[in-house]
Amino acid sequence: MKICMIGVGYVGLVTGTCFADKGNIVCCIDTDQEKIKALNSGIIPIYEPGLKDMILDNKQNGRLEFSSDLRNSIADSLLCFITVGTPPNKDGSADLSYVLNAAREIGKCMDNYLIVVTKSTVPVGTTDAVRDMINSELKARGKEKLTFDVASNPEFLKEGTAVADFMCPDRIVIGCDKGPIAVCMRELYKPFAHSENKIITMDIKSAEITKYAANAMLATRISFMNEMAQLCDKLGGDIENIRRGIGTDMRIGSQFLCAGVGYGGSCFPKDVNELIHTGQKNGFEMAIASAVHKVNEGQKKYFVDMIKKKLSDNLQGKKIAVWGLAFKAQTDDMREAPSLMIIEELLKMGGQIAVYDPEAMEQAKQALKKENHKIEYANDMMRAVAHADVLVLITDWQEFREVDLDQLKKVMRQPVIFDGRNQFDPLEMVKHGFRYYCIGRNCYGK
Ligand SMILES: NC(=O)c1ccc[n+]([C@@H]2O[C@H](COP(=O)([O-])OP(=O)(O)OC[C@H]3O[C@@H](n4cnc5c(N)ncnc54)[C@H](O)[C@@H]3O)[C@@H](O)[C@H]2O)c1
Ligand SMILES: O=c1ccn([C@@H]2O[C@H](COP(=O)(O)OP(=O)(O)O[C@H]3O[C@H](CO)[C@@H](O)[C@H](O)[C@H]3O)[C@@H](O)[C@H]2O)c(=O)[nH]1
Repeated sequence: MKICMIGVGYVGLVTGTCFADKGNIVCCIDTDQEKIKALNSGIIPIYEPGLKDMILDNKQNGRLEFSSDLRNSIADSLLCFITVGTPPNKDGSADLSYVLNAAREIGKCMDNYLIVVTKSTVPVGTTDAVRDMINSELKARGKEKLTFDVASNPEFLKEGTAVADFMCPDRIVIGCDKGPIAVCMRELYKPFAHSENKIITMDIKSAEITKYAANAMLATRISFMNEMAQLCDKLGGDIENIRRGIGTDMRIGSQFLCAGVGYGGSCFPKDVNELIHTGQKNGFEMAIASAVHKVNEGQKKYFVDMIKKKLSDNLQGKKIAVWGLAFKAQTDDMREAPSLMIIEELLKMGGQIAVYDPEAMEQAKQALKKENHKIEYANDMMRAVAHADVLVLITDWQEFREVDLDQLKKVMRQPVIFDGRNQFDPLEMVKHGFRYYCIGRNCYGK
């Protein structure tokens, strides 16, 4: 099939490339000319394992191209996916201006039948608004007879494993209101589905809500475990034991039960907040989503307070090493990364901060722009921690887990670690002579 993707971010780039890899002809459009120029010269704007080779390969085979020319791209496309951002407004609602602008652009330049698919995460009713926007643009051009259809196809990929998630998804959700559209979408997704019942078709509104329900459910599990972790620290349990103890119950399942510094990223925080906002707008309290958000904000503060308490609130003259800046491992994405708030608080306490992340250094420099004169960006993890009085681990990169503990102790001025991701065994750390603090397993003594 011939496909146009509007918006070449994490989702558009991965989706477009994977569609191309299965034999479709894909044109990816973005308003960011620099991005398109970079992609056309083989420079990939994001770090996502496995993506670069796939892009280069499909580009070379003529199945994938990057352009800013929407008119040309949709002229002979059957499907047009909207994959632009839906960032949060100040009141927590999703900013739909990019989605609606994309719809406006489609209406302005389409001249043939098209199936327009919203893949961006959008509040219920947005796909209908996309339809209305295209209709009104067609009307303005006197082309109201031109036919098109809309569908909703929310995306569930995770950053860091985006290609694998897309190539082998748990399920594919398709919201549409016409049989032939469902048939066409099923055909497109057949090579990814591996079994027929992985494709779930439903009405458009349900598909839109399914996306928010999935993210809110996953965020709920994390906040629940973070709350349990705080209880463990108070009463003397070990959250890792609790995790194993409940995760083996098939009804609960073992994933997304890791306590830590709270969830971040471009999705969970914004989507939980959008749900809360949708409730408010409709006179309905989303009590669970509100609690999930509140616990998550509290969790970042809990970690900072732990550091403050253990170090008597004073970091003057101390060197603090920070390992991990991205919101999770295997990505360079700094959007809503817990490290941002934690670093700001550490700076307020007067510490000299040296940071290191395997992939997110450049993005972090942008995100921490105002504080950069106070931050040392180290070239590797051992340089960050050299002569440090404290190490704060925020992102769970594998290379941090694999550090030689004896060497780590040798290079630090004082062997004090605050582990926001429970990456080490507390008993092992004590054996190696560290003062080791973590989340929900501070029962082992220091
Ligand atoms: N990032 C993820 O892991 C993920 C996963 C699932 C769903 N989502 C959802 O997918 C959507 C996109 O997320 P993302 O992280 O890929 O966004 P992103 O910010 O990385 O990329 C969006 C891109 O769209 C471009 N754009 C904006 N308006 C445009 C227009 N009118 N025409 C052409 N290009 C335009 C921007 O320049 C940008 O390159 C969001 O709704 C998000 O919630 C994201
Ligand atoms: O047990 C866990 C699992 C995750 N996290 C944190 O939760 C956040 C989100 O992680 P993850 O879900 O792995 O990354 P995302 O790339 O944000 O993916 C989520 O958001 C996407 C955008 O909507 C969805 O498509 C995915 O299905 C959904 O998992 C990160 O800060 C993680 O560190 C935890 O604290 N504990």
